[in-house]
Amino acid sequence: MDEQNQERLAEEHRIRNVQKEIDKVIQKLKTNVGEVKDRVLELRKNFWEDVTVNLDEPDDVIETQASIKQQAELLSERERSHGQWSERLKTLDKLKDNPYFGRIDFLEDGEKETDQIYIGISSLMDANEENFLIYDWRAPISSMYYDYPPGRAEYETVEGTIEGEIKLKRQFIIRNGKLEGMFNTGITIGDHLLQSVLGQNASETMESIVATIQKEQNQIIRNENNKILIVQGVAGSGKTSAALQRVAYLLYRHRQSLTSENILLFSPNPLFNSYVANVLPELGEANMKQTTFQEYLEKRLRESFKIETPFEQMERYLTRRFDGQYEEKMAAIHFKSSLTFKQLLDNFLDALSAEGIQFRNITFKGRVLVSKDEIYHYFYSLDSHVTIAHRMDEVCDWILEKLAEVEKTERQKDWVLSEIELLDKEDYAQAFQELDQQKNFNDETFDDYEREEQKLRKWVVRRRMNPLRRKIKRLQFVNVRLTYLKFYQEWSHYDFNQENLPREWGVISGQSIENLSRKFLSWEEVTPYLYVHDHLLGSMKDRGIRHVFIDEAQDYSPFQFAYLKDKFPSSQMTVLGDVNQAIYAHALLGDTVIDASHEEKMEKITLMKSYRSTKPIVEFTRHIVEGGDRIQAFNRDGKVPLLKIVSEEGHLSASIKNTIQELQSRGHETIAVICHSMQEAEKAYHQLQEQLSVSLIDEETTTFEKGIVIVPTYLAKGIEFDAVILYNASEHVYQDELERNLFYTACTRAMHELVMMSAGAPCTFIHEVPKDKYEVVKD
Ligand SMILES: Nc1ncnc2c1ncn2[C@@H]1O[C@H](COP(=O)(O)OP(=O)(O)OP(=O)(O)O)[C@@H](O)[C@H]1O
Repeated sequence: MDEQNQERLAEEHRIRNVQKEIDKVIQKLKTNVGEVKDRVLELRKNFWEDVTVNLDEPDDVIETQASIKQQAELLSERERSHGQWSERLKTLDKLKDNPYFGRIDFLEDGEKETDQIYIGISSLMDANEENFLIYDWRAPISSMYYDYPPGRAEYETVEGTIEGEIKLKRQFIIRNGKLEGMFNTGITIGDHLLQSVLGQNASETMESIVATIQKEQNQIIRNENNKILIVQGVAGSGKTSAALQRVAYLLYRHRQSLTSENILLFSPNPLFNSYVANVLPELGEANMKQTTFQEYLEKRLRESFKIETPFEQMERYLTRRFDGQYEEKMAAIHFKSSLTFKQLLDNFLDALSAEGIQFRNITFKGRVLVSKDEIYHYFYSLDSHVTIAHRMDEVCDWILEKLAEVEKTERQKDWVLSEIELLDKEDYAQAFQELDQQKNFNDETFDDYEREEQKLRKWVVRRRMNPLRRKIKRLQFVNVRLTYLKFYQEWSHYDFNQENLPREWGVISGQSIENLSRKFLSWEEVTPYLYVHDHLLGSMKDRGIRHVFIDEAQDYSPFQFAYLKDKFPSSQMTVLGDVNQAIYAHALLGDTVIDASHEEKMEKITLMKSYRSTKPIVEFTRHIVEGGDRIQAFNRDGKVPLLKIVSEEGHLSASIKNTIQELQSRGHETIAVICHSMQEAEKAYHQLQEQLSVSLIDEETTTFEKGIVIVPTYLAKGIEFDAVILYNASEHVYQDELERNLFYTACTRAMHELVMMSAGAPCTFIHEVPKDKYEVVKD
């Protein structure tokens, strides 16, 4: 038997041994889980039996409370153990199927023996708890697997740097517990394995890349020291994948202090949310919190405003529906996204500190209790060095005091008696119960009747005033909308504010006034409005979130990013994006977050290698964007992109149908017909649905399945398909520079094949690509 075969047998033998060990641990855990489960059920059933309930005396009440608390803590501790062990069982099941994917043999300097380090999704120790049979991929020592080829290597530990030599680096493919392949690898982690992973069909959900993380991606995953980490990565370079692995890494490294509840991911659209939902559970971790920026903002304003969504804005831009005011609208979007505008609002807020905030009257039963003028004067009588938000709190207390006075006089009014007479049985019962608790009611006293009436009066007035009190506590006496309107109506028109305003300010402010007056917020207005809102009322900072991840960050304006930094002051940020995929209107003229520079502790990592698409696709797409010559392709072969030209639009659908059938015959399962806008997508859907089974992805779509989907580019962001058909890449559809990015984003969704349809002459972006990088057919 040759050496290679012997090695293989030895590895197979080890796998079987490790599986036996896993079985033992599973057995032990199952017994524990069973016992704890029984105990939990028992505790729940007998909860009250084990609690001493005695409410006779105040001391007894306290004792009872303590007893309940103790019992509840015991129960929740058992439930927690049960939960953790069940999770561990799931991970062990996965380990049994695929115990590890890599091995390094490491000889530490000064040591005599080489250690064999086997790396998998989770650690496992032998029965004596002495040696690691498997190291978690996130353990410090495992980092060498991703960072070094055989030869000198080092890794960081809390005690310092450990140096030594990697004698061997090996990769395994183990499926269903069987060793299917093993290779000793050199510089990068198995081109071989990566080839096979990337060559597979697209799946409906993203998968973990733990076995094939590349060195430059590992830098992102394990980056710990910076407040802000910015990743500029070309399409398909693994930004999202690295971000999710990073979440898993952080959860592991800081497991004593960090949970998935402390991590928040901003995703580009609802579909993306579900697309990435499997990665962390696959790695045995709970999913972080996820939201879209739109959802995050909308939540706070939904009740007061109708809000334009970013997709609506995008759609209006793409279909040129800006009511004949294209230039002005673009200027408005651009300006309101900028830090210059934020500075203007800061100046405006400074001015508001001295005068100008708008208030609302406090009314009760149609009568003004505290007028807006009174509030105004009280507010501006307070120390102007105190922040606006703090002064608002003082005003709130002052109004509540006034309300307490009013409440007393109100009790004697006739309406109260009428209302008492109308109280139903439940109200009475509730009132008496509350009165009783206050111990102000006594069977022996002869003036009970009078007392009863007084108490009921008090109760009725309080009940009627409670909603008002709640509104006051929520600072609703501040009229944020009217205050904000003042910015457009007056403040920005004063001479000294004119300097930084765009030429089109007259139209822009007019439009803003109209929108605000009808309680409508355009997308570019939402963040500035909330910014002012928060500064007037006190921003509710989210200190529970310790890591914020922003994917597709090029779509955030500098103002939006500044807003997020302000909201999450205790948080580190991982900001991932690609300037070439910036498709929102504000990016056309200005910087995106990705290329903006920041003063804070920040690191920027650039990824230039694209893993998603075949080499011929990358060699085509990189010619579309500026600086594309630096984009590297992973060496995976495939067909060159195809440009199919039909003579007129009416012929598109028949040609697309044939193309889809050809693609399917070549084994592609997930095929996307990517459209310029939703309007075009609806048209395409209408044409194709009669001939094929297709589904349309819109703003509301949260999941997709294998098959043919029709989707506008902006909803396909971050997602990939076996094959992509561009619905119409004609010069009439893709024209300006932002559409260049749209076009690039659409083409780079393709993993294995790209077909561009064009009704008539194709867009200039295709002409810019050398002719040998694609094939042309006339249909
Ligand atoms: N190290 C890796 N091992 C295996 N697959 C990888 C690796 N890096 C990236 N990929 C694969 O490449 C594809 C693209 O990755 P991902 O979506 O994370 O890229 P991205 O940079 O976020 O792309 P985009 O900006 O275009 O949306 C995915 O299928 C991912 O699984």
